[in-house]
Amino acid sequence: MGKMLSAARSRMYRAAKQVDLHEELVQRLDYPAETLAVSIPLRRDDGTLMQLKSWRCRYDDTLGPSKGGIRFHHSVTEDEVQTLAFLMTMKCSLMGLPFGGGKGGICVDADDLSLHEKEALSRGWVRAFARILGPDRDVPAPDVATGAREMAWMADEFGTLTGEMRPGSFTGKPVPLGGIEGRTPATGHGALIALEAVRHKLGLPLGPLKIALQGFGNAGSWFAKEAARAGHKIVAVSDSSGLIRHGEGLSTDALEAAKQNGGSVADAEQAGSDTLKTSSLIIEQECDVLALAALGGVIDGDNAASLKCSAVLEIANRPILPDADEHLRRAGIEVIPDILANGGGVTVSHAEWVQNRQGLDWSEDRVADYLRDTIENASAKTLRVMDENQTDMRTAAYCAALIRLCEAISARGTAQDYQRRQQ
Ligand SMILES: NC(=O)C1=CN([C@@H]2O[C@H](COP(=O)(O)OP(=O)(O)OC[C@H]3O[C@@H](n4cnc5c(N)ncnc54)[C@H](O)[C@@H]3O)[C@@H](O)[C@H]2O)C=CC1
Ligand SMILES: O=C(O)CCC(=O)C(=O)O
Repeated sequence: MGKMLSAARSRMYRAAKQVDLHEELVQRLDYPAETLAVSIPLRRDDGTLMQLKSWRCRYDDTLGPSKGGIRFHHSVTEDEVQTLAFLMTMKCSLMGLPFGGGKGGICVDADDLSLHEKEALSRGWVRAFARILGPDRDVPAPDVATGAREMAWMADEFGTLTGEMRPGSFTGKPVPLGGIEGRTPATGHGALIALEAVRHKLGLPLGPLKIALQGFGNAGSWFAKEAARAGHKIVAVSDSSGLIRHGEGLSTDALEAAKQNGGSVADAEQAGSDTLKTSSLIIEQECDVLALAALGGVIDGDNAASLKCSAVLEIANRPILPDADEHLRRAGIEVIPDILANGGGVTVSHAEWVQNRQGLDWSEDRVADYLRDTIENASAKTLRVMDENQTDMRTAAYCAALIRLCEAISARGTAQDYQRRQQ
């Protein structure tokens, strides 16, 4: 087993002990149910051929078809895909959705691909993995460097291959192709709902919060817009190329304009702001809330001591590694964990999947209500377990997710239980 998955599982076992779950039930979640690895050929625009490593992991499907995004990034490994699929299993359970956990990825530098190459790769990925996909089996969605455009190509390719147009095979599609209003902003919006729902537990000041944000892609930019609209101040933002700060709050319009011009957030034009070249310094900015919305593994045991915030909001998946947990606990920095903070994306994906199966469109208001209710319920459940067990928020979120999963695992029964019952 890879190191990342092993580290992620340590948090699951910590939680299982806390609520005294039977070890045999939790053991069912030790390894992924299925991981397919495929080498995908890509003919580039200049005529050269590339072979790209890619994976899809269906970690667990006890609660329903496996669900989770696909990322295109040069750092993707099998261990990471399995770890992210494990997190999806916990997240879907905590959110109360009828889904198991899955994840996919291609090890590729997405910035280096032309539009035509991206389309060829998206379609190639579907041809390689079609045998394990489908609305009742495994349902992909967007993740890092993929979005509605990639989902459109993928859903189209899957329909052509299977001879059936089943829009519920992928979520995060464009609205004219069966997508749902509100999926693109859902992760960022859900993160703000989670923050508001638990903020009284974090020792934060009343009123507007000072927020430093890492990552200004899909999840980060929508979070920033929603947070600014709610009156909070985005005092620093970084992306992979730079960092920009303003004590009174950055203009999200200026940040967006800089990104749309193909630049970095650090190119945003706002009087009174200053910039830093080293984007990793974002974690050292003084703020109430440090929101992490880029990649995994940003905070570890070595740099945890440099944080100058009261709380961390994990919009990205696994931005804090387990070896940082104890440092943050001792420093009194509470973490709103990824499986709660970024659950808005998969929640609205669920609404899209239901809409596709019903053949009836959901209104924007209905989607917004469903998102708010789901995140608030998951937050309330987490806070309840936190109080009952006097534990931290991440462990409480894992406990709540595991209780639901283990009830289902137990209800389904295992071969051994069956044999015992026969005797
Ligand atoms: N898109 C979605 O619906 C969901 C995304 N997430 C998670 O949120 C995170 C971000 O995903 P997306 O916004 O979709 O990806 P994206 O590709 O739209 O944006 C990623 C952002 O991270 C920035 N970035 C990359 N390396 C960086 C670095 N070293 N320092 C600062 N910024 C850096 C990029 O410049 C970009 O702004 C990922 O961890 C993803 O798994 C979680 C749930 C759902
Ligand atoms: O929308 C989805 O199905 C999954 C989103 C995702 O990959 C995530 O929550 O990490």
